[in-house]
Amino acid sequence: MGQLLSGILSVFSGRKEETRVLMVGLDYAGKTTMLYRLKSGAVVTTIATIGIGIPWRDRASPPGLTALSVVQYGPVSFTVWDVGYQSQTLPLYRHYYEMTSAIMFIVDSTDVARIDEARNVMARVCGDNDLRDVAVLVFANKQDKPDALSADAVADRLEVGKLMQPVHVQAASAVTGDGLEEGMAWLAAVLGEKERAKG
Ligand SMILES: Nc1nc2c(ncn2[C@@H]2O[C@H](COP(=O)(O)OP(=O)(O)OP(=O)(O)O)[C@@H](O)[C@H]2O)c(=O)[nH]1
Ligand SMILES: [Mg+2]
Repeated sequence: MGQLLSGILSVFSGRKEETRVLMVGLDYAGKTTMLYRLKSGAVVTTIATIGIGIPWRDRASPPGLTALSVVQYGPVSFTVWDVGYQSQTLPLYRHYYEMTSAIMFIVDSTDVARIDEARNVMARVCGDNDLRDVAVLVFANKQDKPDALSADAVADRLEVGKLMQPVHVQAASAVTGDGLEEGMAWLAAVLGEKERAKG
């Protein structure tokens, strides 16, 4: 527990603003695999892995929080929340929306049978007024598999054009690491742009 707390303090101290990223996607999409790959792959460097079920401010963590981890990409430090997906806990996601700067939506590009369900979850999350100013990075994951839909096809099926947020659909594989750097670069650029616009 002491270690856990010092981990939290080392991450939050000396930082004016935290870049919070909420990782969303259906079960089996590859969220946790992606988080580990982002943390340990050559593309990005981990500062700290904090743990499970951390309270955010004075709130208790809603059920389904699986992992929280800090990922450094260039000058940008992302605190990525990997929340488990269960349709009945979808309304609880809003507990994470406060101060969230980006949504990372992970899609299993081979799971054509559930892509409409994925679209509905994304539309519901991104339709929340608290998230109207976030950036949305979609990883069309599992591109290493031969039956994967292309990123363009995933973008089509998810109807990303209907979202009000800036969105980028990135072909990726959490297993090979392909596409991760490109996706994070897009996110860092968009968030950097927003910072500059704020002054
Ligand atoms: N081939 C391939 N398999 C992947 C990829 N990403 C994830 N997987 C596999 O897909 C399965 C599910 O991955 P998880 O990372 O556990 O999925 P999740 O989104 O965290 O699922 P929940 O925690 O249930 O919400 C695992 O067997 C992974 O190894 C990928 O890019 N390519
Ligand atoms: Mg998981």
